[in-house]
Amino acid sequence: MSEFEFRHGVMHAESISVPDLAARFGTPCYVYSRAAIARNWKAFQDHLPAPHKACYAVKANSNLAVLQVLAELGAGFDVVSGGEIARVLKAGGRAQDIVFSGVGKSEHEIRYALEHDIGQFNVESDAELDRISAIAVAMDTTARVSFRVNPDVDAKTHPYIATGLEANKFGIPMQDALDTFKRAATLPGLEIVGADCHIGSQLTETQPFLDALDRMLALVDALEAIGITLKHLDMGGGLGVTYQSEQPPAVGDYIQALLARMASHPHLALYLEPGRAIVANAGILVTQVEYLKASRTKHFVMVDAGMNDLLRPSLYQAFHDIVNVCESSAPEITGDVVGPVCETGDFLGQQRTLRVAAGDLLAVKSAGAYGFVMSSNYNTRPRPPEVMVDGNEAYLIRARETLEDVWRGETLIPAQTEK
Ligand SMILES: Cc1ncc(COP(=O)(O)O)c(C=O)c1O
Ligand SMILES: N[C@@H](CCCC[NH3+])C(=O)O
Repeated sequence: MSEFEFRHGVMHAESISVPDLAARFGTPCYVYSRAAIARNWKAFQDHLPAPHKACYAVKANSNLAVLQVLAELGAGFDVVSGGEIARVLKAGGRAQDIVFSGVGKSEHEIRYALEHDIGQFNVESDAELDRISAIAVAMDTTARVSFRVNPDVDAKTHPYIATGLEANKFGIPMQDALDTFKRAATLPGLEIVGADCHIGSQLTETQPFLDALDRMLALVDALEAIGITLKHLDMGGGLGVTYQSEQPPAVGDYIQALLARMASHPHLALYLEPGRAIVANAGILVTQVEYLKASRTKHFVMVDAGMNDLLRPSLYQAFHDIVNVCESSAPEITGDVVGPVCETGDFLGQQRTLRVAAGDLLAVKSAGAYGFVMSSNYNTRPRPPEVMVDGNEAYLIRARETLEDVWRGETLIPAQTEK
């Protein structure tokens, strides 16, 4: 089922036609479906009854209204900065339901997290552990900690988004994990509550998750043998979605496979940190065709969205399906869909076959995850608005930036002539 469907030859977002949204909010524009976010979330929630828990990975899409929708559904949150903690709290999420991941937590961020008594820190190094312990003692409080262990498992995904190999910067090497836990048990200001890992993003097979889980369960057993009992095991995020022809496992099958493996450890709760699986297919980027252009060897469809708006195609050669939002009788062409940014790598799609004319509206699909959050002002392009559709209502949940927004904080220096 999709909330972005063609009816009478026109693409709709839930009950509203995409051309109507473009007329109201302009292009380029991100459009999200509340129903799709909720449905994707419930798929996780339904298979993770308490004490198991899903924590939405805020980095995938951190718009306040998106977080609000999830907070209202009782979500937990996985954050990677003090800024993301602040967003979750502002959107109505509960501090106790926050897990704080990330390799470079600053003193300021740790203090802020402790002031709000967040659920737990996912600690990524011995040095970070010492820092958290010292700050907790100074604040006369206790930090609940889990250790992110690097299980050295090949996630079989794009190298830029694989995180669970020894060569990656993330987590504590598996062979050092026992010593780190032992040391943590001797430090003041800490309560050890769990262990975690995250092996990569956009995984389309269950097996790497199971391989990682087996290694983590072996660690849990080794810890129990020395008297350290964990309450939960956080297996991170990473479940992939269909952008083109990928066939990731269904959410229920993936979770059941993990829980079946954990049946031997009934006291252990499973935590997951899905990001992409919640929001990717719940969003599109709407863009208008400015010009058609052809060289002797190639067609170009020049649109008003660029790599500054959606970086994934340029950065990872990621595929996003692109469709004309209205059925068109224009001649079919095969060419690259490119943006206005002065970079050869500024494309949204390559060698796409479309019926398209100047002025048409296109939808770049599956753009709800790692879309707006990775946008920038490169080429002094104001970032696009974000819109949430809910049935037949559409809410502007982030206004299009103005030029004043783009250069806020910049100042001129005294003119040469005034010196
Ligand atoms: C620690 C951690 N948790 C969760 C996620 C979310 O991953 P995904 O969006 O692939 O579910 C990430 C990003 O890869 C991450 O680094
Ligand atoms: N930004 C990446 C995912 C990174 C996940 C962060 N650990 C993407 O668009 O696919």
